[in-house]
Amino acid sequence: MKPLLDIDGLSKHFQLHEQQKLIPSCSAVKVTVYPGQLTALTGPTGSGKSSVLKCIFRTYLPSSGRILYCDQEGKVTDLAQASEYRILQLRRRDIGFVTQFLHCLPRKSALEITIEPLLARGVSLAEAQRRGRELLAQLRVPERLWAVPPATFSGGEKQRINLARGLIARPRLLLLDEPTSSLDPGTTENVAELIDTIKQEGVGILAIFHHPELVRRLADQTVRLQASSPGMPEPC
Ligand SMILES: Nc1ncnc2c1ncn2[C@@H]1O[C@H](COP(=O)(O)OP(=O)(O)OP(=O)(O)O)[C@@H](O)[C@H]1O
Repeated sequence: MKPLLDIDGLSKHFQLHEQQKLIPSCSAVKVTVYPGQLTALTGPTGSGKSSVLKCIFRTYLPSSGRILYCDQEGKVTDLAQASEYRILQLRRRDIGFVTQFLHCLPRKSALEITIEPLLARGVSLAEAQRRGRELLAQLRVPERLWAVPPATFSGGEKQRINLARGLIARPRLLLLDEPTSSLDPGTTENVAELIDTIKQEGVGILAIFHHPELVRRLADQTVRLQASSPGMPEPC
């Protein structure tokens, strides 16, 4: 099977010009993600796990290495080198990123925030709302909150809106950065079931999990990063 994502030699460092310091983040990372499979990124705090996801989504510009993404037509793009236009196109159509935190816009309800990615892909408002309600119910977001802007929601409620927004449009490649860190065990179980479902639908996932048991349960492959040293694939 051809990988959806093939990362080799990825490194990122930050140059703090004022203090004339170089902060290493991740170094010589090698990762593959296949359709319908989940690769888990593990490693100690500060080893650069989040930075790897941000380099793929191009929130960070990699310092070196290649990040090859294969789209539906078989066209390969190096995300480390691609134009801003191509990155925006892939973010809209192909690549989803669920971070720990929801950046919510004022006056937009939880349901409106959830369905935005579907509307951007041309799905009708009625159909998007139907799918949005179904997903929010699946993620145990109480119905009384659906019409309310999430600014005042609890951490766990915000995290579920963030997940709903990230999962609703079924990207081909999904990046998950500790998506269950604020959730109770029951809701974490719901999220695990949802992740299993989207794997079966063929979505390729690269994930950082707060709970090691989620790695054991969901990962097809684990890549452990060492602080500023190469990341190597490990058997599960
Ligand atoms: N924008 C930034 N500017 C400067 N340094 C940064 C930036 N982002 C990350 N770093 C540094 O890069 C290193 C790796 O950070 P990163 O958040 O990727 O690690 P992590 O493995 O995800 O950590 P954790 O498990 O604690 O979330 C850290 O030393 C961090 O301080």
